[in-house]
Amino acid sequence: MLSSNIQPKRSLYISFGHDEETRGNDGAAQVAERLKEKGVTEFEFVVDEGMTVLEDIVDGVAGPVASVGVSEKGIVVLKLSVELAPGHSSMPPRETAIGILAKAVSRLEENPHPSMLGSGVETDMFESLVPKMGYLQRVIISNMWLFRYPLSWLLSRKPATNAVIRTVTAVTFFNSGIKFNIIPPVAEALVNHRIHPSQTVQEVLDYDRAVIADPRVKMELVYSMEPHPVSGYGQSDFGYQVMKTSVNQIWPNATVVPAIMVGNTDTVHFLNFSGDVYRFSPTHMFPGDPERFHGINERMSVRNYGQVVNFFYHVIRNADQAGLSPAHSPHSDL
Ligand SMILES: CCCCCCCC/C=C\CCCCCCCC(=O)N[C@@H](Cc1ccccc1)C(=O)O
Repeated sequence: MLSSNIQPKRSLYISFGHDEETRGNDGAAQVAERLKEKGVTEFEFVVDEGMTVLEDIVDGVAGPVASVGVSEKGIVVLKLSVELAPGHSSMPPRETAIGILAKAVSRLEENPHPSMLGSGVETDMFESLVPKMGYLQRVIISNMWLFRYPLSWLLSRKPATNAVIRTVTAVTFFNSGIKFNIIPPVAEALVNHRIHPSQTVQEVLDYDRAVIADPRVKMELVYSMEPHPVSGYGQSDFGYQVMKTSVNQIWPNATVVPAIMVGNTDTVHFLNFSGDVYRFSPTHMFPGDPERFHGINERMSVRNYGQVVNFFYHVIRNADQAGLSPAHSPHSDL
């Protein structure tokens, strides 16, 4: 843009946080504070990392699907602990702290939180995909009132689609034991829930308490955040239309759909600046890619890297308009 002497007419703020993976308190939170100090209180819309361009990941859907996060799941990090008197392993009690905690954790895994399909953004997401679906999928999605339960069952079978329809449960820590012949005095586990926008932190805690149903298991809330409000995703929502137009300038055959961001982002620090917050990473993902997040061989193709740069260029150009109909021309200056 510099070399083409393009100067945006509207103000554009670019924020680079360095600690998103640890909640952004020293990065995005400080940027938000600094903006307030400078008197910046409102943005037309905010864009951050988020959901991606998915291909062959949603069963029965042809072509790329650009899922734009218009809401974000909440989070609960829960510490479960059991304390029992230690002793000699030659005279063990009937249950140890490890056994009691293992049963609690296993109950949580065996009793997932209920499917929320039919109650929010995810329903609009699936309905927006209907034109790209085969006949059977069309019939099912168009009659959600009838097929809600079998569809939930089907979507629950894949971690990526399961994450969209319910509050999920991941046990991420389990610590106990001192020595091979000592009955452990304490066992601790961390449970990480991502809360569907139709639920609250309190509902998740109540559900867990009822499922564990064991007063020997202590529950402590380590960290929580409520799910984020839903941003506009209609024909007259400028930010969403900018995202949609920009996606289609890079992927002309992509279907752009509203989605729930299943992980968390720095947007929590910018929610007070705008009602329209979009979480989208223009990463083109294929089967096997969602599992690589925080996993093995997380990667992106060189071609896709270029598309990412081009996408943000288009977002900047398309957003630099007074109102709707944001597609700048010519189609691609890069
Ligand atoms: C039909 C739709 C299928 C859906 C497929 C899903 C495809 C996956 C696309 C995007 C998923 C993105 C998840 C990755 C999030 C990356 C950012 C991150 O890891 N953030 C941290 C933030 C955090 C939160 C709380 C404490 C510390 C850090 C996180 O979420 O853990």
